[in-house]
Formats: sequence, structure tokens, C-alpha cells
Amino acid sequence: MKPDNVHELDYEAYKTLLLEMAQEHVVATLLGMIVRQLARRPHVALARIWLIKEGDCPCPNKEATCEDNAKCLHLVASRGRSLVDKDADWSRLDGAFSRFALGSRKVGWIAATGKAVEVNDTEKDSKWIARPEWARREKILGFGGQPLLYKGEVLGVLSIFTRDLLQHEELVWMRMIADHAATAIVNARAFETINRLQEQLELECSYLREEVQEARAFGDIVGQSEALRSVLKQVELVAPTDTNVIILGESGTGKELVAREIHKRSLRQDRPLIKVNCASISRELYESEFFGHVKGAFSGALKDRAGRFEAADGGTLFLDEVGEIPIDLQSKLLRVLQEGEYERVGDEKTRKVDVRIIAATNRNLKKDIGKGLFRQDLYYRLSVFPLEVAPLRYRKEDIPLLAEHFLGLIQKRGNRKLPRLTKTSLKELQGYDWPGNVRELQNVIERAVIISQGDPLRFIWPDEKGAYDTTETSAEDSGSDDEWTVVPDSEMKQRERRNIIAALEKSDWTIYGARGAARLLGIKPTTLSSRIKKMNIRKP
Ligand SMILES: Nc1ncnc2c1ncn2[C@@H]1O[C@H](COP(=O)(O)OP(=O)(O)OP(=O)(O)O)[C@@H](O)[C@H]1O
Repeated sequence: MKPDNVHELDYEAYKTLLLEMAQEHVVATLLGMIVRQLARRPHVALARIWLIKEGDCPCPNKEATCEDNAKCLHLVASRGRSLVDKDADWSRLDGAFSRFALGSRKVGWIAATGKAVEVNDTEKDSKWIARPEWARREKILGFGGQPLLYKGEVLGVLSIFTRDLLQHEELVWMRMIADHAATAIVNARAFETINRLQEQLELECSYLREEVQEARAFGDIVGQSEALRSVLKQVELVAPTDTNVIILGESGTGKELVAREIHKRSLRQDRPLIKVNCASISRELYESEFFGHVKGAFSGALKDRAGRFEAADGGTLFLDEVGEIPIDLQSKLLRVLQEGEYERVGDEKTRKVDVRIIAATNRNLKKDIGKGLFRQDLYYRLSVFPLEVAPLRYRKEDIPLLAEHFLGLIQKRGNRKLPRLTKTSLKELQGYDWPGNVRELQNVIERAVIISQGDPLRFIWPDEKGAYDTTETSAEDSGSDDEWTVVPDSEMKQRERRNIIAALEKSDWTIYGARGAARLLGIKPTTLSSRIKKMNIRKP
């Protein structure tokens, strides 16, 4: 017959715990399971686990200040029941004993020496008990603390406070549970690392697949204008530094191309450049897109997912159209830029990341700051090195090279012979103002190649509203069913002459370009020129 303060041991429960520990692959779940199962025994008042981690943290334990802050014991799991206070929550991980410096008090001593501590009657042996009045109040009699040892290395400490005396057999079991727990922790950590790496690889792969597709459209930066050369000189200067860069310029000027060039020439070139088009993310998904999420964080979050910051770790993050980031997310972006830290949506764990930011915008961010749409502190963080790409209309001397370049790309793609660029067609291209910049030029050339079956290239120009109409109407199908009135040939010629003069007057005597007379008449500028010559039309 056992005395009152000695309990029966439940071997089956301990065996089940050993098995369950071996099967658990998530560290947090594993730790929770160990303390929960231990605290389920009626005589166990409190079960706790501390693990050795980086010690550079706010330490609430005044008596146990770390000497060098390099590492200390962190309380990572706790379960138990108070006898006196029904509302006390003993699963909390904060409070005075949430940290112990190595060597400090009993928990620190166990971790520093790798030896167990057993107290079998707290009344008689109170040396290790920090708060004897607490032990008395809670009727705590025993304490068993075991180091979590794996291959001779101490990972942390497992401990129980009991309301019965500890038996020798139970201490043997505690040792066994601690050994299995240490191995299970190492295994679960390894599984977590594998999962994280696999997830990161998958994500990197999917982003890189996007990249490869986009990169096909990107080649070298073409152009010789003074404005472009000055940009390239700055790219050369800033690329090898780790400075954040903001690229300013109208849409289609080549900002993304410049961003890629900076990454290509940087020390991060072997790591990914991950692009985020801030204008194309729906508002609710911003945070998850940037920082990732954990399973169940919101409806549709079916599994853990890393964000673009994580995918770009060690590399460059290109934030295209950065001015579109909602103001409420800007503070989170600022934090990751300042401290390199963030959390996935729905996760408490703080993660570290090392990325260089290249941002681009066609907006006037200073105006947006004034309107409260953009944070000034974020603007200063991003715009350490501003780079401005000029609109194409201010560097028309780049047009011939760019046009040749795009024709060359089309030729490579289609492997066919293309119409050559004549002086006249170049002049026509240079006569236009290109509100859509280089992207518009590229599109106009692609379209021209499609509609011009042979030489020379025939361009389609946008209407007054800037819209392109690619459906060509021919004289045949524009006729009506009304009876045709015959007009004498001399009259026809006069009418044609008057029509051309009217078009020239309307277009201020310009032939080429979107507002040119040729466009109004719907004929090629070269055709119009030869007609003007033939009809001997002169500007008054
Ligand atoms: N100097 C250049 N040489 C060769 N191609 C260029 C040049 N500038 C722009 N392009 C091409 O023009 C297209 C538009 O360029 P890009 O996407 O870099 O412009 P952007 O300024 O980032 O546009 P947006 O602001 O709309 O995102 C791309 O296909 C790009 O390859």
C-alpha cells in the first residue's frame, strides 16, 4: 500500500507519449503535446519546456540577466493547474520565468551542466525553489528537471512540478522521455527545414517560371541618346552597392528593363530578382502576396505559403508601380525595409529577410504624399537613389535603333524576312510623340509588320483619343446601295485636290504622324507626298 503522497505510475500513458513524440513533425505541436500529456497526470501541477535560443531578447527575469546575450533559455511550452486560483492560466509563456540565462537558478543550471535536478520535498529542500511560498500555497512537493540532450548537446530543459513525492521509477521515465523528446525535437526541426526549403524552392520555381516568360520580352537596353547614356552610367554606379533604387518615368519608358540591368550587375545577380506588380494585386491579398500566410489565415488559405519577400531573400525585389500600395500596408513594408523583419499573415513567428528593393513608378509620389496616399518615411527609404528614365519624345534619336531592334526581335521569332526600315518610315516614326513610349513603338512596329505584306512598312496611327483601330476599311465595302451619281473626271481631280488641301490645313501642313494629313486622309504619308508633288500643291 502506497502512502497518500505517492501515486501510481501510468506506464501506458508514458509509452503512448513516446510513440506520439516520434511521429510528430512540427516543433510547436510536439512541445505542446509533451507538456499536455505530462500535465494530464493528476499529481503533476506544472510541466514546462525551455529551449536554448538566441538570447538577444527582452528578459523579464531580473535575477537571471544574460552575461553576453548570445543565448538563453526560452520558455516554449507550459501546462498545469493552480489549486488556489481557478482562473490562472499556466500555459502562458510570458512572465518572470519565460527566460533563464544559462547557469542561472535550477533551470539554467540544468542546461549549463547537462545534469538533472530532483527535489523530493520542497519543504525540506528549498534551495532550488525560487518562490517557496508559491510551492506551499500550491502544495508542490516535488520537482524533476531533465536536460534535453541530443548527441551530447543540451537543447533545453524539461521539468515537472508535482503535488506528490517523486518516485525513483518516475525519474527514470522522465529521463527516457527527455531523451526521446530531444531526438523528436531535432527530427521535427529537420522536417520543418526541409518543408520550408521545399516550399521556398517551389515558390522560387513558380516565380522564376514567370520570370523566364517575361525575360524573353527583355533584352539589352537599346539606345544612344545622351539621356539614356546618363541613365546607364548611373546604373553602373549604383548596381554593385546595396542601395535601394527608385526608377521614375512614364509608362513604357523601360523602367523594368533598367531594374533588371541593375540586378544583373549587382552582387546579388546569382539570387532571384522577384517582381511584384503592385497595381495588379487585389487589396485583400497584398499582405499575403508580400509576406505569405499560414494555413487557415483566411478563407482560401489552404496551406502555408511564402510571400514574395521570402522568395527574394538574398536577391532583389522589384516593386513595380510602387505608388499603388495601399497606405495601410505601407507601414508593414517600411518595417521590413528598416528591420528586415516580417510575419506571415496569421503567424506569430517573426521572420528575417535580406532583400534589396528596386521600386518603379510613373506617379508623382511627392504629390501623393501631400494627398496622404503615400507615407513620407517610406518614400525616403525607397528613394535613396532616384533614377529618371526620359520619355521617348525627348530622345527621338533612339527611335531608329529601337525600331531596328524590335524588327530584329520579330525576325528572330518568326524567322522570316521583314520589310526594311526606309528613311521615310523612320521619319514618320520620329514625327510622332509616343505617349506610350517605347512600349507603344514596339507595338506599332509589330502591327506594321503584320499589315504590311511587303515593303515598305505601313504604320497604323491612333485616333484623336489615342485608340488604335486595326480594322482596315476598303473603298469597296464602304459603298451604299443608293444610285451612284457620276462625277466628271476633271471635277473628281478638283475635289481630290480640295480634299488634300483641307486635310493639310487641318493638320497645320504636316504630313506625318498621328495628327498629320496622311492620317486624316487614311493614306500612307509617302502616297500623300507624291500626290502633293503631282498636283503641285504648295503651302500658301
Ligand atoms: N531602351 C530600350 N531598349 C530595348 N527595349 C526597350 C527599351 N526601353 C523599353 N523597352 C521595351 O519596351 C517595353 C516596355 O518597357 P518596360 O516594361 O521596361 O517599361 P516600364 O517603364 O517599366 O513600363 P510600366 O511603367 O508600364 O511598367 C518592354 O518590352 C521593353 O523591353
